[in-house]
Amino acid sequence: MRKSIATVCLSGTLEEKLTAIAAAGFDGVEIFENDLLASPLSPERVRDRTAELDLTIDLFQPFRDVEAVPEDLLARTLRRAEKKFAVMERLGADLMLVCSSVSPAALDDDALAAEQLRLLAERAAAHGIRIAYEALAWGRHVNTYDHAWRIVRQADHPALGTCLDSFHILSRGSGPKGIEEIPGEKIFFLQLADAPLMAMDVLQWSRHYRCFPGQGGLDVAGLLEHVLRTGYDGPLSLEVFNDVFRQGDTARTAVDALRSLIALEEAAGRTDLPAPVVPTGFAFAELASTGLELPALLTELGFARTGRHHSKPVELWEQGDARIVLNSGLDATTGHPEPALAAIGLETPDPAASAGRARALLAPVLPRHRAVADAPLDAVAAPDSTELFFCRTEHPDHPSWTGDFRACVISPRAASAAPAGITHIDHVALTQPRYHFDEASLFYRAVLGLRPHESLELADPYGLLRSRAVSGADGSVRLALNVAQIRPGSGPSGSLWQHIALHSRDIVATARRLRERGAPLLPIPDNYYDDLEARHELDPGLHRTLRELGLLYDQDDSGTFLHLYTATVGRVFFEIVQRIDGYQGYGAANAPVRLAAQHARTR
Ligand SMILES: O=C(O)c1ccc(O)c(O)c1
Ligand SMILES: [Mg+2]
Repeated sequence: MRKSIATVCLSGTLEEKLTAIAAAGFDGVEIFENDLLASPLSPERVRDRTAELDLTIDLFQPFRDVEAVPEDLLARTLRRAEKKFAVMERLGADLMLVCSSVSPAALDDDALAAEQLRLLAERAAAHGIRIAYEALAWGRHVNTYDHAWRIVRQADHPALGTCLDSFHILSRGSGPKGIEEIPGEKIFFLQLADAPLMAMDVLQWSRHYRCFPGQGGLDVAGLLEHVLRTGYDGPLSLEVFNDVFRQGDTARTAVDALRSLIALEEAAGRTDLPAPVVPTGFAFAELASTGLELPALLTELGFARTGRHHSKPVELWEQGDARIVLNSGLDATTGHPEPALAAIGLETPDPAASAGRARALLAPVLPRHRAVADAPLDAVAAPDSTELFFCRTEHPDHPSWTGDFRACVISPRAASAAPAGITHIDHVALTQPRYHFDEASLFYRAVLGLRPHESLELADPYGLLRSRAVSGADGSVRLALNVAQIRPGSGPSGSLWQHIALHSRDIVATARRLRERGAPLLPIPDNYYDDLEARHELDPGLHRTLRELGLLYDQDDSGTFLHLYTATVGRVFFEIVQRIDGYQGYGAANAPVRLAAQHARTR
């Protein structure tokens, strides 16, 4: 289906918006009138520019406060309309959106509304223009789509149809099934927006918090299915008012927007994209590191250096199925100035299919030569620029990245190198760029087929952190996405931290071993343990052990979670976790204590 976007969705001038919309690959635009009013470009120039960019102008909007006005105001409304029809002719736009009136002067009179809209349509038709009438969720008398449709039907003019807007329909909890009663040819336009579920005034919610479909909590795909059953074959058009997108990177937001429509079309069964290939585990985590700190920490954590790349300054460290790649050749090329997470290897049953899916969803594909290994590895850049490699580790049908490492002779440096019970990488926590949190959760859901979990707010001493996990259905791949709301430069580097969580089969034994080795672990304040005792009726022996070893505790409906943290090295720290009886979370309840302890150590 054709895909369009309203200029109001993006940051920048009209010219910048049109350029970004075309570059992302949209077919058309809704010109939001304010963008035109503020532009030095004449309507003719905008028409020519959109044509040059191979975009169509699918809608001009909004025209407000039209219907059901007292007779004495009608002439003024029509005069105003004629002026806008003239602008539309210069733009080459032939569809005008009229949104339901919010004016105190409007009368609660459907027959009058229909009569006046009919008159407006009559005038529009004389210019070759059609009118799409939309119910705003906060319209004075008309605020539901079915009411707007009744008026359109009553007006009965070929140049008058309705515009459906998923936000107005779903935000009010109107059942979208009734859409199927509208003939498809009378739905002149379809605007799509999602929004996070919030209890607030609907106008404020609409004007500040709309987001692209798949980024919020509304069932936009379900609504689209009802619309498509009517035979509607106009464009799918995004109309999102969002405070963050208004200040974001224009080109990038446009790509994010188009990705949301591609995924939405798929969810409504209207395309056959290559299916998502859900990753089945972590092949490795790659850290950029030149100093000795990370090798020392990995040794204390019980990792052994098992391989050296045959031609690059890259080492493989392993413990159980947890693999960490240390790359000391990255600084110059990628600008990682200190120990930082550079890449994640995701285990997938079909790396080429994973890459194909990623390409179809507009993920930035990376050149293959960047790979740690020489075995060809497909990779894409995640929204925070972490590189995601698609791997098939040591499988007979596929070249393995591990084949490029030569086995190291493991030094007999005695006890300190003995394993500490780590079995695999449990999850990786990535810090998202400030204005790209919604983009990130959609990216992981659409590109990798991971399931987003609830969005949480965590208190950091210096501000709030928003956090949302995404995971595969069986929990074998979990990513925690965090974004700091902290004012730049306030807290220490907390807004940049990333971490790798390692699973232990017996975290109490692991913690004891790490303490014996003098590993730099994060100290947890005593107050935390006093509170823990109040909140949970823990076995006194377990409670003592937690306090003694600095372990944190959480529980959910299915099980319990024990975890601890190392000190931070550069941007990176490690967490050791043990999930008991199917615990599904990430210890979010303990995040404020952890964050405060980390800030205390880095100040
Ligand atoms: O917020 C508004 O006023 C507004 C205007 C035009 C629309 O199409 C809409 O959905 C909302
Ligand atoms: Mg709308």
